[in-house]
Amino acid sequence: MAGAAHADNSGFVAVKDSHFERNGQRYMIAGANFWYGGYLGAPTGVGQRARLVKELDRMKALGINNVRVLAVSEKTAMKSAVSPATTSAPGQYDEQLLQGLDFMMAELAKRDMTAVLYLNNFWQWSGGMTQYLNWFTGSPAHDPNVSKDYERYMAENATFYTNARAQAEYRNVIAKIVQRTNTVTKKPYRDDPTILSWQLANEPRPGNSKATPQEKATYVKWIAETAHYIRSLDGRHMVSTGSEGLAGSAQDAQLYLDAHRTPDIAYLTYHLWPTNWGWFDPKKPDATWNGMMEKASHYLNVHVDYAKKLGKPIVLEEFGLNRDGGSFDIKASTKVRDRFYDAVFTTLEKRAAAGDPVAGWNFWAWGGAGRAANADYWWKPGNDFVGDPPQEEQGLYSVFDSDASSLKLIADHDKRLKTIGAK
Ligand SMILES: O=C1NC[C@H](CO)[C@@H](O)[C@@H]1O
Repeated sequence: MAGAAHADNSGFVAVKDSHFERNGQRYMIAGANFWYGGYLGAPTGVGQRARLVKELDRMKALGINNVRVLAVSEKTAMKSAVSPATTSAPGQYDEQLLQGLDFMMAELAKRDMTAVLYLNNFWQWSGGMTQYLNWFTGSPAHDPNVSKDYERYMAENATFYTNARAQAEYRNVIAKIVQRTNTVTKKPYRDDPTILSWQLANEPRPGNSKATPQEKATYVKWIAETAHYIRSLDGRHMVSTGSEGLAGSAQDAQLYLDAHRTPDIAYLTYHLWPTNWGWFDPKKPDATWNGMMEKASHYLNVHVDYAKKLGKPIVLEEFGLNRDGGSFDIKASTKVRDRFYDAVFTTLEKRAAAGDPVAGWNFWAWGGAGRAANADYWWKPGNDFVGDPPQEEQGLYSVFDSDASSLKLIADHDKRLKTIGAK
């Protein structure tokens, strides 16, 4: 069975009775999104190894035991995307950046932390599927920050799943990463329990909000076949989708369930974005809080119910809210965000305490010592990396090392979650 439990002392995380288990103990994720962790680990160029070590020490001290990291990026002309990229062109890979991933994995292992590594991106901020389509169809890489047409962007991106040449290159990249030997530890990735799961992509969607039955069927097939391919290369690690849940499934519960039914997908993932989804207005917090929390509470709970239905664990692997007033300024307070985080953590703790298949959370996202460099808060090559990728203002959702109230909340709930998991 994919994701089946390992020998007690392997250190691998696996599924047992709809929960995670590691070395014979229940394993709960109290994690952070740290998309740029591999970039900081690079030996040259964008690498900032001293910062990476400091960030991991800070996270470890808070009890954070898992990071969710971008493992693969694609070189693109889009302004909203990070540069450089691990794939500079089909078949050409940046060994310096891949050594950055190696270094990060080695540092995580030293701290007994695990990583979820995503191998593609539905969004443009790392090149992603739109860049593959540019390479193999000649269509211009589509930056929705420029076109403002997300519906067209998502429908176009979904053609990635049926483009044979794009899929071939994507699988080449998957094979390259999954079969890689860490240049720092000399350990094959396949044998490294520091990896919690391989993840198909960040937020893969079946198409846009009007995804057709054919697009939905294609999406389910792509997930099953790609997960099976990864498991054929590496039968020891779990595989996950990177799905946002209903918001990334055209609000179609049957589709979300079907996408996670295959035995090669070990657990369910979901994300929670009240401002992005129009549930919350950071400039009108009092007027929009109650409605938002009603929707968020339902979203949090209904996905745990879906996981129960499939008998698999579920991880809330992204959630976030703006700084007060929607400010990007690191000096802005985070009272509303702290209230939201507290409500999210508490909801998941309640379900976990009831024995439901809650396997943990990753907040979005660790900004740590990074700082926005420009008055307009947009990222430019050479600037610090923060929790917000280049397609968003640098400070939008990041949790910085100076956000003391947020960090304390994370540490407190980290302990509570693990106490529940230890029972
Ligand atoms: O995966 C993601 N989900 C939401 C984040 C914040 O908007 C975004 O930065 C990222 O693309």
